[in-house]
Amino acid sequence: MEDAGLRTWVDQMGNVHGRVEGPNANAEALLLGSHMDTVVDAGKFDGSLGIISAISALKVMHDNGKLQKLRRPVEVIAFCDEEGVRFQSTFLGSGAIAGILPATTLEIPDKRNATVREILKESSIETTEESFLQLKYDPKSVWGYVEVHIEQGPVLEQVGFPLGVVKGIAGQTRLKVTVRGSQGHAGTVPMSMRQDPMVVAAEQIVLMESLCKHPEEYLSYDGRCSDSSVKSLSSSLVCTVGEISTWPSASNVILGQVTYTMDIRAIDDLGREAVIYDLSNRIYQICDRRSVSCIIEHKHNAGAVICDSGLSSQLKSAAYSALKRMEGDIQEEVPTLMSGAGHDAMAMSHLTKVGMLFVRCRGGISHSPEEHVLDNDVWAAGLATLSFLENLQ
Ligand SMILES: NC(=O)N[C@H](N)C(=O)O
Ligand SMILES: [Mn+2]
Ligand SMILES: [Mn+2]
Repeated sequence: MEDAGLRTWVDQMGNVHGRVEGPNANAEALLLGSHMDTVVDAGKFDGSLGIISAISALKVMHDNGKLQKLRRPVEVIAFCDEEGVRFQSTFLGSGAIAGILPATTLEIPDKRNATVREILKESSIETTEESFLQLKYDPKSVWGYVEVHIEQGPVLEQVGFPLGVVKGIAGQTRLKVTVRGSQGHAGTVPMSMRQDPMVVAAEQIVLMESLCKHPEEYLSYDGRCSDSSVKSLSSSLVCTVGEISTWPSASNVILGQVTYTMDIRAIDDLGREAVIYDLSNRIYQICDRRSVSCIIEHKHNAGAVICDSGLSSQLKSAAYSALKRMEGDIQEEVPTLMSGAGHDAMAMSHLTKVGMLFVRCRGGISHSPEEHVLDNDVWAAGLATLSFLENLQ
């Protein structure tokens, strides 16, 4: 960032900022960025590509003298925690900037009961509730937020296009389900007398899969969801159990407790809420029938986001000019697509208008070491960011 001529600082949540005021320091700023954190066993493009694209475009402008001609201040933010894997939270960095997180966020514990505040302190960042709340940007000081990110899906590769403009981002809910049964000896308790939470969790997870594959067969609509919601739900609804933990985890002991996560997403918020309502009821019914106890905690909820049409059309033109600079004239229309993955833009949409540019990734694979982006597509992402900045209103 400093190499690109930006003023840099690290804030009280560990977000890394680089900013250039330009000649109109009082104008509303354009924010660019993405997240520095990754999931476990991740690829190297998820998040980081957006940060590098922004910095490299500004470095080009620094080197060719255009940086000081920008119409408005431009700030790159590398967000500290978007995935939310460690604290089952998500958007900790962008949420603090957008002002959508309570100060109690600092007390959220990780699996080892170390809180956000303690982890920040380990990185010599002393954060208080007051300094945390002061991270919120004034909406009047921000013009918009743009994020470049790998698609993490197969569409751009299928249509043979390196870049795409994001129409909107699916809403998401993260649940934590805890099932408590009767712990016992694996060798002595007859099957008919068991209250085994592992078997209950297994039945609930299989039910979740079939409900999410065929919601129309399960959801008893009370008129809250129109037919179109059901159709859009079926095409976009995805549910994942990504984590499961057991106690006491010994091979000759009938478990006392099983805890698992549920990640539920859909383009239609009403439909997603209807799924969660219906699925929760069915989970409780299974527990009642099997005489075990069940707790469902809502750990995270983010509504679907529609990207700003003005930013999207500027990103579309920027993608065109990038590809023209690389390949000469192009005939096809720059694709627009929905995002099933969540992004910092969801949090930033509470602060300002947002736009996103997707970059093709091999096989649509992400959240895996197999994640890969062609060099030319990385180049296209940087050129598109540069073109967006050169034509900044
Ligand atoms: N908050 C999130 O949604 N994080 C990731 N980007 C995800 O899609 O899971
Ligand atoms: Mn991710
Ligand atoms: Mn990401």
